[in-house]
Amino acid sequence: MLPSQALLPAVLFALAALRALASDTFLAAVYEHAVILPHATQEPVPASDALALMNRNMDVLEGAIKEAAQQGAHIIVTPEDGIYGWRFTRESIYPYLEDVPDPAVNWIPCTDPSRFGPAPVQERLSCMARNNSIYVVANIGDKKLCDSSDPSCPKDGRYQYNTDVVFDAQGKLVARYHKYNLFLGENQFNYPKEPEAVTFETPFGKFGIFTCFDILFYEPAVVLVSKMQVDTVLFPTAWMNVLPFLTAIEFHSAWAMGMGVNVLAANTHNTSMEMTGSGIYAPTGARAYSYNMKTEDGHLLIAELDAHPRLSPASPPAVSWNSYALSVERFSQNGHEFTGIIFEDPFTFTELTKPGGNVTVCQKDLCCHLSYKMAEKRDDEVYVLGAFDGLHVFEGQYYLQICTLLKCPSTNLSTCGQPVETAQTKFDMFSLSGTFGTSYIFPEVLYSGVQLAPGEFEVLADGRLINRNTTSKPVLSVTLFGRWYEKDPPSMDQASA
Ligand SMILES: CC(C)(CO)[C@@H](O)C(=O)NCCC(=O)NCCS
Repeated sequence: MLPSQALLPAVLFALAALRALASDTFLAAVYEHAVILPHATQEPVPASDALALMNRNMDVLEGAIKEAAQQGAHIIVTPEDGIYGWRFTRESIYPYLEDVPDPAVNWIPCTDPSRFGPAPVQERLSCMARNNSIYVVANIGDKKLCDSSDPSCPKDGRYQYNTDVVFDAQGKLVARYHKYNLFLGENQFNYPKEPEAVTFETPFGKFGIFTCFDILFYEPAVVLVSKMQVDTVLFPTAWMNVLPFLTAIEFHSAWAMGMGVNVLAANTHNTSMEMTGSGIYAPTGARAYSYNMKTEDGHLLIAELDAHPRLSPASPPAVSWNSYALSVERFSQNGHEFTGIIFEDPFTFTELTKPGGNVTVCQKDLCCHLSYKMAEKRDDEVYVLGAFDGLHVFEGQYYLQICTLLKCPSTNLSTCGQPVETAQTKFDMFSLSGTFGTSYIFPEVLYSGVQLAPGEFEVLADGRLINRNTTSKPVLSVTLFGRWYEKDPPSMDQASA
């Protein structure tokens, strides 16, 4: 008998076990919360005022947690800054902070509230998790006292961290994560000395966690997926939408697809700051999402996800992102290239003058190929193919390689790249690819009205982003958003921060 035949029963058993694993699902919830903000003040308020404000926010979160639990959700994510808001100084946020211990101490704040000094916020979050038997993910402020024996101790004698916490269904603190990539203006917080890759295991998969601006960088976001092999990412955020590539629903769903993991993204809701867009994203597309610039209320989303999306039969194959684009000759270049600015970056554009065809546009080492067919070529709408290969330097520095098909706001080509929210042209076909130097590519398809296109597009193993059928709605943009982490400037020097 051949050894392979002898192994057959074991192989079949392993496959059956994998299939059993892969069919495991769980119910996830995210809550987009319209944060009740404190009055803007430079002076610290009394601790009792700070707690009262946080309790008003937690009253609202508690309603969402109860509702999610009632509907059977196993875990709920709430937004960054969801309990106290933003626009603080270092001093004025102090009364909102609590000492958050290392989860290794095995602490259930609900049953042992004063073990580490006063912690009313952690106590209440823990009790909400415990009383409703649901994992609760929240974003709070952690304070760590220090003194001159620590040479990097801040002058005011404490570190302050933007912190995610997770309580399990018994109310135990199981994860604590300090935001590593602080956004501009978060001067109330310190950078942690090292990036933390925080994970925890559950009966429904391995989880990782990071916050908001972290999603654009290698540490710890990519490490959690590539090295720690998490199944699902928990993502509290206070995301300010920027069209055409960085609206919350668009980029966060693209990250889930590009990285091949689930992402539970809970955004704050504040339309005057362009903050809206939360979702439950699987690698194959959004399972639920919301984007609402019309009203000021919060919104609960619940959807089912695969516990182990990497093993699921529907999970995307390993993609070689540049293999198609490197294998073809340049399509026609019509010689009418022009430069347009997207979010401060100079793109090379070429207009799609015909109802369909094949077009190439290049910038530096990046050539983008597009095959397309519009359902109808309208006189009153202009689409372009664009390429950008360079360091983005506005509101943070990060190296991008981007290929994009997008609608211009008007027929005047000088407007191309500026934000536009509506379109009328559907596409019978598109196929977009690029000669990327990085394998971190996030595929985005955005429809008119800032809507996602779950199930309507896919990425082939050779790196082409294609539609499945005629798009069900008019197209705003189709984008391969590439991040070339190795070309980023040296990471923010923590000592100087
Ligand atoms: C989309 C982006 C990156 C463009 O510069 C920007 O608009 C954005 O939402 N940044 C992340 C926001 C963040 O970390 N918020 C927490 C403190 S308010």
